[in-house]
Amino acid sequence: MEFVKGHGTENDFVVLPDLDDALDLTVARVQALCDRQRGLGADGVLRVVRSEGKWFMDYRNADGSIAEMCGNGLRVFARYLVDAGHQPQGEFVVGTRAGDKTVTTHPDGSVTNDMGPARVTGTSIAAVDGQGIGGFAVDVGNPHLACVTDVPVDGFDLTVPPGFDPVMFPHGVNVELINTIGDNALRMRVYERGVGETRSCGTGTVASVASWLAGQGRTTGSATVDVLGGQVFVTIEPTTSTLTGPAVLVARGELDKSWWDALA
Ligand SMILES: N[C@@H](CCC[C@H](N)C(=O)O)C(=O)O
Repeated sequence: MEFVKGHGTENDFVVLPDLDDALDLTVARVQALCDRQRGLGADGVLRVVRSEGKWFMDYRNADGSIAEMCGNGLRVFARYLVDAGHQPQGEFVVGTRAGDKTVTTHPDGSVTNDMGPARVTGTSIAAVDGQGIGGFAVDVGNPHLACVTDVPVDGFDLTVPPGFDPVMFPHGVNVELINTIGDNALRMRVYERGVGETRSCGTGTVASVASWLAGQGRTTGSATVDVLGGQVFVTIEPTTSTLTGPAVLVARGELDKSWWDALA
């Protein structure tokens, strides 16, 4: 069984081409693939399915849970389709659990995703390192609590999961901590639902810019977002948002059949 390994700003994924939708991708298999000691190591799995002539990104978190959307994963997914010769360079549509997304691959390897609306749905508090930090709840297809703070984000301990309001986020939440570092320039760290701290989260960067704008009473604007693994560019409009950043394929190979079968 073929696999490809890739990353978007160091948020890394195992890509599993499964065009005929035949793989039994169990929780145990996802956990083993993503394990950095006993597997390939990744923050998540992107299963590539073609159903009725349409592409579908089946995204799984490293703990085996299913999430609605993954912004960095979508860029890697698009780059894989072009690299494999399944799509010409340029604009095409990928289905996700959060709806159809238009992606545009660029010759320099970067990809722009139309992410759809980033909906600010309320305010809440994240408990991080013994501190309560206020932020906005933002729905980017998946749930985020994006907290702009004056406390330098590099100082937080994110080895421990942040606390959050389970009534407001009954299905869990991705928590972003954000500093303003310049004109239209943010720095973000993230604790991802189903993964832990990652070096980037695409939907998280969109939520961060939406939250930063909401704090200024704005619904439109653009910003660069520096993450541990690089930089992306986000634009927020009232009815949609875009995310542009790198997508890198680093390896391809074959999974060992006996290893895979033993995990069923
Ligand atoms: N890394 C992703 C987000 C993946 C899903 C998230 N952990 C969740 O459970 O919602 C991204 O780049 O957006």
